[in-house]
Amino acid sequence: MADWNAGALVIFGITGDLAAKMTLPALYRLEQRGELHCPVIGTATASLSRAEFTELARRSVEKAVDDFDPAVFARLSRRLSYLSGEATDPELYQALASHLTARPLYYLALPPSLFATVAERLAAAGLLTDARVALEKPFGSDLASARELRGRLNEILDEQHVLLVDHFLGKEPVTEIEYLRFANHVLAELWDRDSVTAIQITMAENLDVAGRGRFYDQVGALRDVVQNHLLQLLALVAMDAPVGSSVADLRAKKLEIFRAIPAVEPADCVRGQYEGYQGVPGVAPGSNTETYVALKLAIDNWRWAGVPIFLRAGKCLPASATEVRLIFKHTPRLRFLPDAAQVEANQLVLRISPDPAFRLRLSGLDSARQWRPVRLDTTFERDLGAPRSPYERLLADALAGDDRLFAWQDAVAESWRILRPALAYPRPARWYAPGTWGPSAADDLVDGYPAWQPPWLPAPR
Ligand SMILES: NC(=O)C1=CN([C@@H]2O[C@H](COP(=O)(O)OP(=O)(O)OC[C@H]3O[C@@H](n4cnc5c(N)ncnc54)[C@H](OP(=O)(O)O)[C@@H]3O)[C@@H](O)[C@H]2O)C=CC1
Ligand SMILES: O=C1O[C@H](COP(=O)(O)O)[C@@H](O)[C@H](O)[C@H]1O
Repeated sequence: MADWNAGALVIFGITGDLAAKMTLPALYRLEQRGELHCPVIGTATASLSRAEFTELARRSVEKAVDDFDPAVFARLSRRLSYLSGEATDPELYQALASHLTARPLYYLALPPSLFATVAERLAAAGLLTDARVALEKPFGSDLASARELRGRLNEILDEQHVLLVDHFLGKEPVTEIEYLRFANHVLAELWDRDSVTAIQITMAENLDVAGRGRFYDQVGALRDVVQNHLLQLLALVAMDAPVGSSVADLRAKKLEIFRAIPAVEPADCVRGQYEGYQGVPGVAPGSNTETYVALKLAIDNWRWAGVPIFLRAGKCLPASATEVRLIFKHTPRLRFLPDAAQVEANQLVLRISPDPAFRLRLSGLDSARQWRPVRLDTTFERDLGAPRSPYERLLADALAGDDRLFAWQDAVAESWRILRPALAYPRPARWYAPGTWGPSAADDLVDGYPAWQPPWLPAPR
């Protein structure tokens, strides 16, 4: 998608939670850096004057950034305008047409049930010429619904002009994976079944779902974060090197990984629900929705055959941390090594959040001739500079017509295929107490392999 720069940004759903917490603060940052160059038109159903909308935007930004600069916001506010209207109403699009210049980017921060209708209304109003449409997740709720949505969008839009937003793909340490892996011989040479015994990916959150009960109860952890964030992350961790620098080259390698992952059997998917979840407003009585999930996956290709991949994600866990952990094989236990059975396997940890960081865990012999862990740690910020927020990065890329960091339809379809049996035939969710690492059945899943490792957390400041 080279040679395309948005002439206007239209945000559907500008009064919503995502816009307040992520989109407007990201626009503020782009304005601050001098990287925002087009008008921004927000829409939602609420009837707001321009002044009321500007005030709403100012409050959102002030809340989200800790160095609010009124001069930067004044510049941003001169770009902002607001149109109220029901997204299904053709009149909204007629009003929009009179505000638009060339090459619009439409950003749909709307309930997903509206995605196809909004795109169809834009098409009917003749507003999709040389346009791009960015959609927030979720893209479908299973394989069939994702196919249906894809079919409707393909009727009116070139698939290359649809950007599927997965904010994990905009996280700096996630974008860094392909460079770290393939620009460093030491890592490149260790990254396969000859060296790795298991991979663990953990996305732990200590928050509950209060305030989002109605949304979350229809979704659950598999759809909320595994189908998108964690499988996208896994593809970057496991793929072979792209053969060129184009988006197509990258996607080809990621797609090979998705295609090599067999659908996950319900027996390899442990579901949990934290005690107290059913009391959250909006949660259905007797709900079987999982607030925790642990999965065992395989990648049937030459690089990874025989290496189990464990993913887990959950709410109300003891800490918030997302990490990728490679656990390596033991070296031969030669006789010159004292007490060699006590030497722990090496581990490599890439912490995605909080405070992106990298750890190599080795073993060394201390002065009392006891084996001790030796941890080689660094943070991304220390060595690579302060990261941008994912939404800042993704919005800037979308405005510049760069689709490298977006998900795409074939990958989405594959990820729904991988999860299909686990979603279609869910085992009962098992209770776990808030503040614990999920149901004990998750430990059975790793039986015979290295146990789940507690995530590496930043040292308290
Ligand atoms: N919130 C988050 O952290 C995240 C959200 N997402 C996704 O982003 C999208 C938006 O989520 P979120 O902001 O939380 O949702 P909210 O419910 O907070 O906001 C929805 C927005 O859409 C507008 N809207 C709803 N229905 C209509 C309609 N019929 N016509 C016109 N406007 C409408 C609302 O405006 P009004 O109230 O005026 O009708 C509001 O501005 C969803 O797809 C969600 O899955 C993805 C990742 C994280
Ligand atoms: O998409 C989502 O992600 C958040 C976690 O994102 P993070 O960037 O804070 O790690 C999760 O809490 C939410 O349930 C989910 O919808």
